[in-house]
Amino acid sequence: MSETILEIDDLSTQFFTSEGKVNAVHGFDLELERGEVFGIVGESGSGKSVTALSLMDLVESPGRITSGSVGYRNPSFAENMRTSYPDAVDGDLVDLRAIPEDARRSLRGTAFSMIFQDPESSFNPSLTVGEQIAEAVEVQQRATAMPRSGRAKTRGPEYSLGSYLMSMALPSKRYVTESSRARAIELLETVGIPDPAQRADEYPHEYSGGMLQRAMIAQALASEPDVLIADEPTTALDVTIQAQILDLLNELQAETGMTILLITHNLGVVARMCDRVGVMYAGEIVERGTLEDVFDDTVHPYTKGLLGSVPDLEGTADRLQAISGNVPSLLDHEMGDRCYFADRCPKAMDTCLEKPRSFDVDADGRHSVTCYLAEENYDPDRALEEGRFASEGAVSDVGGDSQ
Ligand SMILES: Nc1ncnc2c1ncn2[C@@H]1O[C@H](COP(=O)(O)OP(=O)(O)OP(=O)(O)O)[C@@H](O)[C@H]1O
Ligand code: NI
Repeated sequence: MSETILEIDDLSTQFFTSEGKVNAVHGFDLELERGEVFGIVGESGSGKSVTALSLMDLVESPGRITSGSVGYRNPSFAENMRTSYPDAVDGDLVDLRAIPEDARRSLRGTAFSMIFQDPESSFNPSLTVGEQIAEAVEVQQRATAMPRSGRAKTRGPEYSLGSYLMSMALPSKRYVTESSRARAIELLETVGIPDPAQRADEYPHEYSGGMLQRAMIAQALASEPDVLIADEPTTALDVTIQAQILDLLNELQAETGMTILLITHNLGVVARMCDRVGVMYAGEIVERGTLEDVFDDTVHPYTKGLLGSVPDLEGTADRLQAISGNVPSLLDHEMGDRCYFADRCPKAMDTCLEKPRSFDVDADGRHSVTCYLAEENYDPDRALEEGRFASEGAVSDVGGDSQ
């Protein structure tokens, strides 16, 4: 019935800094099913955004994906890749890490779209909103007109030097075609922008935050993505607008059947939007499952900590309660082999000095958790002594040259 659209296996992304290697994302596994909304939740610094950037191949120096595969299921793309890159293709699944960069990037804005917390970052201030959405429409149209090839020619004749110079001279007349403009207006209407024809001709700074967020969703939808990655798409907005935008995303998802990977630190948002959720800590997913599995049948003490004492998950209030202690240093040489949460965990035991693998909680492997408590009960007699990790307590901004 359901099929996986993304199969991410053992993905790691590191930043090579002067202090050392930073393991921002680390042995990350995830299978996304077509049409589901999967939430990733975790504290600040847990690697959520770097995961999203890694999937979009947008990690910048000093960062780099250092291992793993990102399988994308798409029969026509697989067909196109099969001849030139047979090793990258397995049935309908293409390992995006095993094909050349230009082929991989041709999927951006066509098969994959991303929306960010901060819509200003995805709009050019000197072009109207309508032009920019129309341009996204054009990218999609070119991609479908010309099969996604290994050597994607992303620039059609409209983007000759001449038309580029024209666009510089006449920045408000950059619509490539009348039909892409019409589609842009239609998309603005879809995301609930009043007077869309008029608003299309306005510049980003003429939009309110909520309206620009909607416009960014319109821009992402212009590419008719298979997979939409939304990184904190509503965090900057007030609660009422947040709810409207999330409902809008839900409606659009139901209409288009797209798959959404939704990144948030807000458990209310997860409860409202997602089918499944992965809880991220120190660059890894430590617990995953359906909302019921993770929220009602919680195993990992970190998930419990995130859930705090608030049993009611309705509403959009930020429910991440502070968990005492600090997020661990992600510097490779400071990480060690233990469970990375052990120093903050109220149930840490002697076994936790050895890193747990991922355990299945239920028979069908739907609910899994990287914690020994999946297999054994907490035994206070085996608790780690208080202050066990005191010497390594300092996080990188405090820790100087003391070990
Ligand atoms: N440019 C960079 N250079 C070095 N380290 C980086 C860089 N960008 C990210 N990191 C590291 O990656 C870790 C994960 O960052 P990321 O932005 O993915 O966290 P996040 O879960 O999205 O947090 P937030 O909720 O605050 O957005 C950070 O803690 C940091 O150590
Ligand atoms: Ni982030």
